[in-house]
Amino acid sequence: MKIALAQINPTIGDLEGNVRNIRQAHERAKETGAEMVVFSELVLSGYPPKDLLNKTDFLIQNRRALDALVQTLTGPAVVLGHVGENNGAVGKRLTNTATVFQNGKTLLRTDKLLLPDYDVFDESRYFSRGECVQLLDWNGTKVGITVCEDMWNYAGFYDHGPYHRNPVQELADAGMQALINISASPYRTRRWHTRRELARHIVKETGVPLVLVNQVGGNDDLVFDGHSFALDNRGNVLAQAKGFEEDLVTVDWKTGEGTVHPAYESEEEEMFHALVLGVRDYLNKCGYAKAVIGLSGGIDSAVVAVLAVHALGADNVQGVSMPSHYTAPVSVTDAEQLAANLGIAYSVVPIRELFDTYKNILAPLLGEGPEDVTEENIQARIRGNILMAVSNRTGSMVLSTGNKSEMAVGYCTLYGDMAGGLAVISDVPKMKVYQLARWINRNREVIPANILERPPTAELRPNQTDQDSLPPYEVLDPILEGYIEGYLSLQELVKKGFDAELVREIIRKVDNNEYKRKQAAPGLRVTSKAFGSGRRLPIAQRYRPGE
Ligand SMILES: Nc1ncnc2c1ncn2[C@@H]1O[C@H](COP(=O)(O)OP(=O)(O)OC[C@H]2O[C@@H]([n+]3cccc(C(=O)O)c3)[C@H](O)[C@@H]2O)[C@@H](O)[C@H]1O
Ligand SMILES: Nc1ncnc2c1ncn2[C@@H]1O[C@H](COP(=O)(O)OP(=O)(O)OP(=O)(O)O)[C@@H](O)[C@H]1O
Ligand SMILES: NC(=O)CC[C@H](N)C(=O)O
Repeated sequence: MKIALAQINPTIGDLEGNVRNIRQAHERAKETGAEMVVFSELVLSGYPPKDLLNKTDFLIQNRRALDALVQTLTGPAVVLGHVGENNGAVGKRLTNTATVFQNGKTLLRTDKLLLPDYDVFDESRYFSRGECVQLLDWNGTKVGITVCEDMWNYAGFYDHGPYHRNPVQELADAGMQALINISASPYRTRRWHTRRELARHIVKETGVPLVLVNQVGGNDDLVFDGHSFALDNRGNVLAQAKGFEEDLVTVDWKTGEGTVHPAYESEEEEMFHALVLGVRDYLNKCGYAKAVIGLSGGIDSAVVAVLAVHALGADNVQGVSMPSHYTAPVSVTDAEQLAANLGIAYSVVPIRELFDTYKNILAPLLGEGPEDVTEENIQARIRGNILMAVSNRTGSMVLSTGNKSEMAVGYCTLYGDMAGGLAVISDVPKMKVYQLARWINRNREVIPANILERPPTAELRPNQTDQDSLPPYEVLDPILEGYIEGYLSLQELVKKGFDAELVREIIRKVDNNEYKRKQAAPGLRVTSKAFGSGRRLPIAQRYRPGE
């Protein structure tokens, strides 16, 4: 049978737009001669709809949209992910459901059994669990229909478990001959590979072919990478949809024919496309077409500018250099060169006078004494203010540029360089920012070489470098990764060879700066543990690691 894998980009809550998109994909699938079209998890509402699910009107619209699709789509059968309602029968009213329908008839409805609640997921806040697995009888072939996490508890291959149930095994025991999984599985580095390896393991163990359709697109902090695929019953890839864009590919399980797009080769390339999609969808889905960025002549703002240009087009990105007394002339010329290389609008707005005025006006309030972090932050806040003025007047969104290493230790100014609508690289550690920059420059020097070579500096006081306050990023980043992504303790980090005093100091900084991150713009998740919805720590707390 010929199946179309419809990898579309829904917008959360845009039921009308999503229905239109589903119709168009169904039409295209029909033209390919597909007998069945598979869409991703909760494609009708977009994933994750969060507390929209608490709104009665949203649920009514959702029900109407589903009914309209079931009644009007003709031709190939449809496997569709949507919010289901269980008429108040058990527990919560709602379910995370896959419905199979064709020409006005519902052929099967199955509810997700395993509801993820870890990291960025919150599903049992809204949904009740499905009770049993279900097989679709498709012209004599028994097809198991599962929703995302339902397949992530197979033979110890889980993300977070083990759970009380193993839906894929239960389907296999019931005589499954093929497996379909509809997913909303967010991106993190190499995630598409893990997903495919898990699926490969399943088909090899069960001996049945598999189709997995994943959502694509950015929704707030999450980027869904797509990379939908089909495997034969030996684990060979028969179809592979593109990463980070909408796609429709077909597979014929009988003949083995299918479309295979290659995946990206390097982690940098993959992360680049994830961030570009995240920026584009965050802005566009929020109704913005344009972005404005403070260009310091440093690496972070340079990489963010490149990402913005790829996401929105050079005409829609504006760079502003805002030199102060401490800004080296080369910072301004590097920023100008970057803007020229990217073909973006560029202005210079010196902040020296403003800074002096601030200091004069504040003198009676702040008193005598040497300049300290107060003056450093005033400069960052003047810049934030200027960028927000541009945003208000031109309708562009300010992109903030802090990387994960800085956000971790609080090396950033509240309402200053943290101002902005989207923190584009706040889940990218500084060393990875360099790797991204080198990848960007692989064929052509887009980011001036000088920006890559200069030691990182905030230029908020004379001759300042990041390393006055922080250990070298080569040392800092692995400690942060161990602490944040690996949840390693002080002792475990010391056992890995890091200096105990240094680790203690870094842990203290990370823990003490939770308040800053809670006030930061949402950031795009690209690692296994980002700051934001998947990492929830109290702010006013006194827990400290034991010795
Ligand atoms: N628990 C809590 N809950 C809520 N608010 C809390 C708080 N604890 C302190 N605060 C507030 O936060 C303030 C301190 O934070 P903040 O004003 O941001 O300032 P702060 O963290 O003291 O200083 C910022 C540091 O970041 C460096 N920086 C700035 C800008 C860019 C870069 C770069 O390289 O990219 C580096 C800068 O050189 C300076 O060393 C306190 O004065 C207080 O008002
Ligand atoms: N002179 C400046 N002109 C314009 N924007 C600036 C300037 N200095 C700082 N910024 C803005 O504030 C952000 C923080 O910059 P800062 O130079 O303090 O540290 P950084 O984290 O090393 O960033 P970068 O690598 O971009 O310099 C910059 O990315 C930029 O958006
Ligand atoms: N939507 C889901 O069930 C996602 C959970 C899944 N383990 C993933 O991240 O791929």
